[in-house]
Amino acid sequence: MKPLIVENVMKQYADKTAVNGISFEVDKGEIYGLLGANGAGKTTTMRMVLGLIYPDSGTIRYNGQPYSTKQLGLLGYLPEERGLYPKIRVCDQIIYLSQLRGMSKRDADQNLKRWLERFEVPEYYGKKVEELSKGNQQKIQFIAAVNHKPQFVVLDEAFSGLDPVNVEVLKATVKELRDSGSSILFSTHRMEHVEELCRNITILHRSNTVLSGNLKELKGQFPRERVILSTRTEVKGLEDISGVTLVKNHEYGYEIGIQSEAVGPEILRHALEQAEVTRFEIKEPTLNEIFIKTVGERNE
Ligand SMILES: Nc1ncnc2c1ncn2[C@@H]1O[C@H](COP(=O)(O)OP(=O)(O)OP(=O)(O)O)[C@@H](O)[C@H]1O
Repeated sequence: MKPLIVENVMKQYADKTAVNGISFEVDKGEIYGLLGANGAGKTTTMRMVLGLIYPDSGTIRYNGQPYSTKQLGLLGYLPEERGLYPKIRVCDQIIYLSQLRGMSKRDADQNLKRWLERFEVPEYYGKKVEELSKGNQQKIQFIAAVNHKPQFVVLDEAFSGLDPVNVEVLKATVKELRDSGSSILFSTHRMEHVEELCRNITILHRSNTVLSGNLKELKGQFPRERVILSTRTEVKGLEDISGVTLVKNHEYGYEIGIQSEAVGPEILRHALEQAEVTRFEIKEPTLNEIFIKTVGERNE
């Protein structure tokens, strides 16, 4: 049995259904992607998983048990709207928050020092949050979510507002959490992060699940409609090949839209007649393309 099981949960606000019967399961040592356009129901789902609000119907089980305050120490949350106290010192608030989740003061202090070392900012220990830059406040917010060693971690837009170097630093720590056995529910609008981190995903649209499952398998269900072609010299007339929908020139060569996979070999033949081919690939769709296709079609 998977440690986190969400089964057919529903949540209504007045006459608005925010989440309409969604289900998914997160394994130990897994980062699960929860995706959807604005207002799709992600935050509501995450708040239910955290026990901050209760589902109107459906169940959520943590190691087979329903939510109770006993689960509090098992849960960690990085909210989208960050919420640290600006005037309070980093050490005071992180230790306090960890204690609220059942950790001893000594352990909380030790863990905090370890995390600050991990992020190479031990000097932040005694600083007020308002003295730190926005990106560095976010590292502290991340520590607040994980310092008490939760088994279930909910990360809402964990990397927003970070520079590329810090995105990599935080991404590496999320992978470490996963490898240490945590079950992580991960929400973002950045599809490339999902591609890198998540094995399974659910895409929500207007409160409902529209796509769910193993990311690799889902990709296999969508047609491959893009060719990457690199050649030593220019290739003319690609756009005239029947079934070619688009030709874009890039630094590395050509990106070619195709109606179906069967057009691929014709493009290769055409290119070989004119030039030496150094790369030819019929690409599987990106998650970004799948997302736009799935959600876009529903909008229509
Ligand atoms: N407290 C509330 N009262 C009334 N309606 C709410 C409340 N919270 C959320 N909703 C509505 O429920 C729906 C789902 O909202 P939710 O915040 O879960 O979406 P989301 O997927 O997290 O969106 P975003 O990507 O913009 O953060 C929206 O239509 C929203 O307006």
